[in-house]
Amino acid sequence: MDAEVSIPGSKSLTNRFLILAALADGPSIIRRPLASRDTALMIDALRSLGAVVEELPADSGSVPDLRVHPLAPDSGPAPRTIDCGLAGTVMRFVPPLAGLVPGTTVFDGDPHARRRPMDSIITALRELGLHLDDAGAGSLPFSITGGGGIRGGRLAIDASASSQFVSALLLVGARFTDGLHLEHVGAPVPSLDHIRMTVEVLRAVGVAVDDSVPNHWRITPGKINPFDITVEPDLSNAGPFLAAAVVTGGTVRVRHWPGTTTQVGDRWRSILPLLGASVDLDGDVLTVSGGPTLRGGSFADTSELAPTLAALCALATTPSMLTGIAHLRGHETDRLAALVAEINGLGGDAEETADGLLIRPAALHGGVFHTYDDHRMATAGAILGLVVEGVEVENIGTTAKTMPDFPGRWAAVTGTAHPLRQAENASSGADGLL
Ligand SMILES: O=C(O)C1=C[C@@H](OP(=O)(O)O)[C@@H](O)[C@H](O)C1
Ligand SMILES: C=C(OP(=O)(O)O)C(=O)O
Repeated sequence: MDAEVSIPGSKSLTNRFLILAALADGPSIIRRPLASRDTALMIDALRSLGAVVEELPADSGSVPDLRVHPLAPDSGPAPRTIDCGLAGTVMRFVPPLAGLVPGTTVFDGDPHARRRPMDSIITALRELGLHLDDAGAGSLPFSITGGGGIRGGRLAIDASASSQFVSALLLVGARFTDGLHLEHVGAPVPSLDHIRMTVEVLRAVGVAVDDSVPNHWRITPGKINPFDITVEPDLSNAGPFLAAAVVTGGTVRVRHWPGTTTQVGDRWRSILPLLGASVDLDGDVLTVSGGPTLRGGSFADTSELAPTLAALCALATTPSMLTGIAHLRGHETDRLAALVAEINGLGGDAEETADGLLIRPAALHGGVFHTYDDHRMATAGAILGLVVEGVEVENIGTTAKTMPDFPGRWAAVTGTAHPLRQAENASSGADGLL
């Protein structure tokens, strides 16, 4: 394998920019946005709250840039219903916005979305004075009735289940009359890189954020400047392609790798050499080549990189320990249980620990890799299938949550036949299996 891959825009950046554009003081432009299920759900949500999102003309085959006109004071008609799908960024970031808009907004999502942690944001919105009806469940579905303004001020929450509770409140805090002084109280907040990303994008649009005291964030009330910004490629989604080089001993290049970034996916540059791969960033081109052996290692706080990393560790010749990821039990699926079940289902040796995974070397064999509607489980299965004969990934289409046409990109990079075309040719009814 010697391939170059173009990685679509970052989900986390695209959805933050969409929220901020909806709150800004004038129209904003978002260039090279991600166009995937999670960003489409975000756009639909903002449209139903009264923002106007226009696609600008684009060359055929390119993703259109977006012009966003902020929420109008008269907002979209209420009551309105917002589908969160399985998108954490939609179910956590949009409810505080709905609280700023007059009328009632109902939130719901995919069946598993009803099991993702929401209690901290529900409690916080009530403490901010909003009427929120969740039938006592502390999760989706719920309705919020906004009165057109939120006073804000001091607020304490427990964000140990998801960093997105903090990001959600910080993103709108400048629009609260008294701003926001948010404090986290509880076990450590996970995915701190994502909070750093929130703070950085807020500063980029003129919002004053004081994060000098750990677990405290102060947002000065004020305007959010309109902006014109280009979205970085999604470095977490670059992971499976880089992993393809690592497991096959080949080479993969990714263009437009940012020199500085808050994306957790930039950590591939330090993680992959520990596994025995070589990594080189030359200008904005990242090149990863697999080494002669794939070693395991100990990795802390890898957040959304963990499923990809677990697939690599399942192929390693020495044991691996992944720590600081207990909160993955509340992601698209219980990722710790799912990874253990699926790696072991192929003959692997993985076990759950209190806050992560222990993966020992084992010879893997073929079988169906179940994906539980989780895009990162699907890409983990695809990595294993590159070197283990007879692995079938169930519902590869679930990758559309954050990546358009993963099967086509994977086929192009790995030099394998396009899986869906293969299925068509064989008329085997294997639709959706990779
Ligand atoms: O704010 C964000 O964009 C995200 C934060 C993280 O959530 P958690 O803190 O729940 O892990 C991450 O896992 C998710 O993929 C995206
Ligand atoms: C945890 C993830 O997503 P979400 O934004 O839905 O929380 C993820 O993409 O790995």
